[in-house]
Amino acid sequence: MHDMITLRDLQVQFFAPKKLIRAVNGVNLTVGQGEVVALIGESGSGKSVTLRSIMRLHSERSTRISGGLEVDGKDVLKMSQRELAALRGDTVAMIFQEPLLALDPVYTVGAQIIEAIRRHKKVSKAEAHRQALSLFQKVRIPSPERRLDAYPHEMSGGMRQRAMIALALSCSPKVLLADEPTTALDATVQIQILLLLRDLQKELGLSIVFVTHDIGAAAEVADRIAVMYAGKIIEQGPAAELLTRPRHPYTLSLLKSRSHGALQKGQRLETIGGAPPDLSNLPAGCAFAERCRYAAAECAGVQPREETLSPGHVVSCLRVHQIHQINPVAAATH
Ligand SMILES: Nc1ncnc2c1ncn2[C@@H]1O[C@H](COP(=O)(O)OP(=O)(O)OP(=O)(O)O)[C@@H](O)[C@H]1O
Repeated sequence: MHDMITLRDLQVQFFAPKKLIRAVNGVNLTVGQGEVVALIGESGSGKSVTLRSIMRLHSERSTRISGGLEVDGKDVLKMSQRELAALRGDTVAMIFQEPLLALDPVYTVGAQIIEAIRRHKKVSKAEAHRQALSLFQKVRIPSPERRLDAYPHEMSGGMRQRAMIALALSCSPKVLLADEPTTALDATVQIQILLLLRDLQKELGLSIVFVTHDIGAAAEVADRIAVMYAGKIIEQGPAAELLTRPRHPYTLSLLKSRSHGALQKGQRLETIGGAPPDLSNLPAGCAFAERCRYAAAECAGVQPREETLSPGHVVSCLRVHQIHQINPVAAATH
């Protein structure tokens, strides 16, 4: 299995009037072939900005990106506009929370998928239609032939999300990026879409990175979970390990509302007292220190480094070993 995505000390900064917004501050993440990784964390922690960086979707004029960013072994930061178009068209596809933003209201969904297929592959209209039908079957849209002729507004939220996934798959991508793909849907539809993503990953060998606020969603489909805070991944690890043996105080707080072992589907992150730091004026030390009940004097002045605790389980916390002693795992889930 080789890595499909490699982010090394990724930094993304936005130029705003009289300030620099440090939205992503040294993210290290690899996503293997066929792997599903969930990015979780509070609003504003840099999840979407990280995801969009992978396709270099930020405006070149108002954004500075640095560090290492490779997709399928190619350096995305060095790509020409032409290479970027190929990356976005052939290798990586993205789906959003709101399919209506991706689907054109004046064309039927079938026409849009057929057009996308023909843009990527030199096939006849009849062949593109056949492939569009097959994609609709793949994303389990009932009566697919009839639904190809529907306009986006004629579909339910769940069906529209499936149609957008079909559109994303029309270029046979290797990587699927999903920005809160189920947040706007009701609970039962959310689970169906997540299971669909999991099945598509298995069937097509896709690598998937998805952003969510929902720990239940992460637990449902992710192989690995990365927790973001103030533009950094403060803890990442295999999903089962991170959910049962979280080690960073922020992850502990996020999981605190979880009941004994069993994770509630659709459960949202608990609110943590205080507010995240101002991204244009980040503290010298740990960005979570102000809100952390375990913080010591050193935390305010020293940036924690990433430490690998077990294979794939990486944490950035100066006090991780002390916390482990005073707060055994069980305390995290009660
Ligand atoms: N184009 C931009 N210009 C300036 N600031 C931006 C821009 N895009 C994002 N930001 C800021 O970067 C920070 C991180 O935003 P991001 O959307 O990644 O957060 P998030 O973790 O995905 O949150 P949410 O869960 O609410 O989507 C926020 O403070 C946001 O306001």
